[in-house]
Amino acid sequence: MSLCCCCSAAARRFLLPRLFLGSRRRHVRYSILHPRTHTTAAARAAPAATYASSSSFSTTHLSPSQKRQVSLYVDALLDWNQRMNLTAVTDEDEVMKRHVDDSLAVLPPLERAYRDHSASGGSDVDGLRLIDVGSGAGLPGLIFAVARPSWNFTLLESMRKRCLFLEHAVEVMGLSNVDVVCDRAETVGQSPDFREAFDVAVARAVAELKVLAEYCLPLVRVDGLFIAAKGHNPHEEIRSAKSAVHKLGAAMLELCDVESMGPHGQRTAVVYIKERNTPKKYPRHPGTPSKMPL
Ligand SMILES: C[S@@+](CC[C@H](N)C(=O)[O-])C[C@H]1O[C@@H](n2cnc3c(N)ncnc32)[C@H](O)[C@@H]1O
Repeated sequence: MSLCCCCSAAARRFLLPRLFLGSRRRHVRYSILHPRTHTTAAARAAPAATYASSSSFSTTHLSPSQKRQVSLYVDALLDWNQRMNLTAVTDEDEVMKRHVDDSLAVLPPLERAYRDHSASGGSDVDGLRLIDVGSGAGLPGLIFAVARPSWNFTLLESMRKRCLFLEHAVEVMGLSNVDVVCDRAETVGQSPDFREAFDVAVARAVAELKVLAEYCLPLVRVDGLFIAAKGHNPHEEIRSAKSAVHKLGAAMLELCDVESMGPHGQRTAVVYIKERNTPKKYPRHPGTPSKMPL
């Protein structure tokens, strides 16, 4: 992935020296792809050095009551998974590693990007409205909801059976900051109640980026973020999604390595910022984004 000339200069001056600092930071690498997208006052004021300031996040950072909520989630997931297909992972430790910690690892880049580019005043993340598109068994949204009780979460899932599980999990975990919406992204994206109503849309393991962009970006407010959890090498997907993302009113902000290893290696988070309202014709009818990607 190449950097433009101003990014290269900034990276040389600010970013690269910091990659060799203390051990907590050593594993976090960022590529600055699109400095032009620094549209908010906070973003314009943010020095390039902020890109090296995230840290790791996993279940070990949760409070005892949050750990208890996660444990209730894992119990419910493994129980319901015997009757319906929620996950291929059936071992408790593997669920913790491959689902729970893998979800939590996306929080530091999300919060840092949000503070730097989307939050009013540059730091306020309380009350953040996040939608998890194609939530499945609640990943990552339900796990985020445990870790960030002051945020408001919408879990969007089109399969009725999975929505029943989500509603059950929300109840047994005692979460009061989560709504479950059983519908398709293409439908809610055209509804006034949901359109451009969220600060952040996230998606994990749902579709390729150009399809996901049409699901997620209509739901995000201007200056909000769309963050896709991806595998170790999303570069081709990113290239192929560029024109779709532009048509939908957004631009790529950055590609972050997250502190979790997927089955094929390093995980990444691809971060987009919404620059303009999405044209009314998007999202198209249910099924069209995946059959005829932009
Ligand atoms: C492979 S699962 C991944 C679930 C979860 N995000 C995870 O990381 O484990 C993809 C989920 O997205 C849902 N989905 C796919 N297309 C959708 C759409 N257009 N609107 C809402 N949900 C969708 C599917 O029903 C499925 O539950």
